[in-house]
This record gives sequence, structure tokens and C-alpha cells, in this order.
Amino acid sequence: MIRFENVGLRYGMGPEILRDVSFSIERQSFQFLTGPSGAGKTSLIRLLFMSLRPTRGLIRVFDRDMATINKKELPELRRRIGVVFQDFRLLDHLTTYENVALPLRVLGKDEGDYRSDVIELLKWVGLGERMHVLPPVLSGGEKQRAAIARALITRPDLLLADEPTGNVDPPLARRLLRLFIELNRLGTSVVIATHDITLLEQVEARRMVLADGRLSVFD
Ligand SMILES: Nc1ncnc2c1ncn2[C@@H]1O[C@H](COP(=O)(O)OP(=O)(O)OP(=O)(O)O)[C@@H](O)[C@H]1O
Repeated sequence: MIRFENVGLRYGMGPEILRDVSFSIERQSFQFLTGPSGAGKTSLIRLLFMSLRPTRGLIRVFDRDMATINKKELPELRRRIGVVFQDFRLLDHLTTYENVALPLRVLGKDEGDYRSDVIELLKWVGLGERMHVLPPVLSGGEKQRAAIARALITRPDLLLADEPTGNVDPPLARRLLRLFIELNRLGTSVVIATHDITLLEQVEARRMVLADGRLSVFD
């Protein structure tokens, strides 16, 4: 589904952050992306979401060479990817419910067809009581869960989550992990970037480890 071949990345004239990174992400696979702070996890997530282009190497996303994808084609391809950013990126003037429903609204779906799905997902992530409030009054953990729900609502082919349990307590982190596993069981490939050792210990999953710009993959 996704393939990186000898990918290198540098910002401006800075040092190479990623060097000769090669890996594939298969359909319906589950993997953690780990490595010390500053190792390049977020940069790799941004490459996967096509919001950053590599300095060198080949990236194929959904069987397309990223170098040949033009701006007009990007939204269509990105629709197949759900992302949870570290900074959440919720829209402050929309309620939690509206934020989560937004990707479906943008696709032109009828609210009558998705309303119950959105409410069910909000309840599952523990935001059933918070669906009518605006993001500025949500706690960090609540914002994080809203961002996760928004990324999942379209049942993407690929879910990218950058430190998705960074702001929640351990029981909730376990619950979110179960949600990702269930989503994976239903067919979505999942990539979770995390430092959270306890999270890593809970699932037998492929580990992609970044260190000194290089990626090692442990299946
Ligand atoms: N937009 C940018 N311009 C210049 N340098 C950047 C930019 N974004 C990231 N970097 C640098 O690239 C390196 C990798 O950063 P990145 O955020 O990808 O690491 P990370 O593994 O996600 O870190 P953390 O775990 O702390 O979030 C760091 O040295 C960072 O300073």
C-alpha cells in the first residue's frame, strides 16, 4: 500500500534527518513507530501523509509515485488516510460533534445517515457528555480523543497517529489502543508513533525504530 525506498529528508540546509529509509506498509497491518525525541517520527508521519516531500528517494502511496502526484489529486488520496496530529488541529468554532462529523460533511454526506455513527464513536472515546461543547473548553486528553474520533469517522484505509496517548491516563490509553486494534481488524492499516513503552508492551506488533536518521524494522 505504501513503499519507501532509500528516502532521505532534510529541512533547508540542515542535516539529513532521515537517511536511506526503506520500508513498506501492507494492507491491514499494524505497526508502531518509535525512537528518541527528535529522531524524526513526526517528519516520517508527514511524509506518509504527503504534507512533506522527501529530499531524495522514492515514495509510493496507494500505488502512485509521490513525485508525480499533483496538488489537485492530493485531497482525493489524503481522504483515504486518517491522521491524528500531535497538536490535534480541531476547529475552535465548531462543537466536538461538528468537528468529528466534518470529514463526512465535506464528502457531502447527509447528516441523517451519519449522526448516529458520530455519536456512537464519541461515546466510545468517552466524549458522549462533551459532544456539544467547543474545543477551547476541552481538556488536552479530551481534545486528543476528539482528534482520534475525527480521524476514524471515515474508516480510512490508513490511520496515522502521532503520540495518540500522550495526554491521557493509562486506562484510557489502553482503551484507545483497543480502538485502534479493532479498527485494524476491520481493515485499516495503523501506524502509531509513540514513546510510550507501556503501550508498546501491550501488543505484539511490528516495530519501526528510528535512530540517527536510520530506520530498523522488527517484524
Ligand atoms: N519544519 C522544520 N524545520 C526545520 N527542522 C525541523 C522541522 N521539523 C522538524 N525539524 C527537526 O527535525 C528533527 C526531527 O523532528 P521530528 O519532529 O520529526 O522528531 P520526532 O521524533 O517526532 O520528535 P518528538 O518525539 O520529540 O516529537 C528534529 O531535529 C527537529 O528539530
